[in-house]
Amino acid sequence: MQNVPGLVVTGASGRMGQMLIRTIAASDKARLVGCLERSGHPWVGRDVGECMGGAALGVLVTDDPLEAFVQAQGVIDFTAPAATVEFAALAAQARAVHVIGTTGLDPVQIAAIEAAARHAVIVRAGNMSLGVNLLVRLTQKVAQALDADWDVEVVEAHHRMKVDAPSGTALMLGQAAANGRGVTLDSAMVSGRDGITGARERGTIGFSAIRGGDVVGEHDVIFAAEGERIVLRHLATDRAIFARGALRAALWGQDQKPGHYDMMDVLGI
Ligand SMILES: NC(=O)C1=CN([C@@H]2O[C@H](COP(=O)(O)OP(=O)(O)OC[C@H]3O[C@@H](n4cnc5c(N)ncnc54)[C@H](O)[C@@H]3O)[C@@H](O)[C@H]2O)C=CC1
Ligand SMILES: O=C(O)C1=N[C@H](C(=O)O)C[C@H](O)C1
Repeated sequence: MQNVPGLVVTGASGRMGQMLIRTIAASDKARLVGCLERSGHPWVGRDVGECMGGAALGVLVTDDPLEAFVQAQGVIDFTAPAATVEFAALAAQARAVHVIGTTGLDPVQIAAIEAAARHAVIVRAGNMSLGVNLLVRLTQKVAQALDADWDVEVVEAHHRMKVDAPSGTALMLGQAAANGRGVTLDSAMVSGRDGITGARERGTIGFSAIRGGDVVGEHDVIFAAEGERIVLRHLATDRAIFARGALRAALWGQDQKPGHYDMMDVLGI
């Protein structure tokens, strides 16, 4: 196991952090060498396996990112935008592949990540599952084949704890529809309708978000015309799909040149 890449998981106690730790611990293609949490978090200084209610994994949770990253070949990061920007600079300094699943990044934060990617491999995607990335390709093809008589709406549902909207996946799907149409998403996007909105403007791409319960993640891309509708749908029922994709990205990244990549690059689709 010593010759497989060593990986650090940031946000170790989070929904995705714990799923990633289990996925890496069960894999023979990588080993867990570090776990990171916020300063002051009750898990800091304790064995991560025991924190998760299982057997010790021999990895203590730290709140010092650079100390963790320098002993790793990869960092898998599903945390929060400000933390991810900080980790991108530090992972680049440590020459570790940085896999970013964090969503809700603004354009300034994305520019900071792009700057870090001049010195290191970064793989970033709003959704790491194979199914969603295939759906992105399908959405682009369908949008390319249809004209603006077909209204495009992206509808997403997530658990009650999700803090950003539209979801990263919804934005990937909206971007794919805009690419297929040959327009920019910025010019076409309409989100959060409320009140007397007026009739729908031709050519726009609408976004709606539902939040409730424990929904892992559901996305519909609706193409609606006179007398017919096409609905492309992805339903996530297990966060393991995102963790498997992220692990795959961290392994793929080991052989790449510095740059800012996405899951399409990893999957070759
Ligand atoms: N790209 C993808 O495939 C997926 C992306 N996500 C995204 O991943 C992110 C996390 O999602 P969840 O795990 O559900 O959230 P969560 O809230 O359960 O976990 C986030 C974790 O990050 C930790 N954290 C925040 N700031 C930190 C810092 N400075 N240092 C260390 N740890 C820090 C928090 O303490 C928490 O444990 C969200 O942006 C979500 O949208 C979630 C699932 C799939
Ligand atoms: O926060 C989540 O849970 C998820 N976030 C990602 C997103 O914003 O699309 C991916 C997945 O849908 C779960």
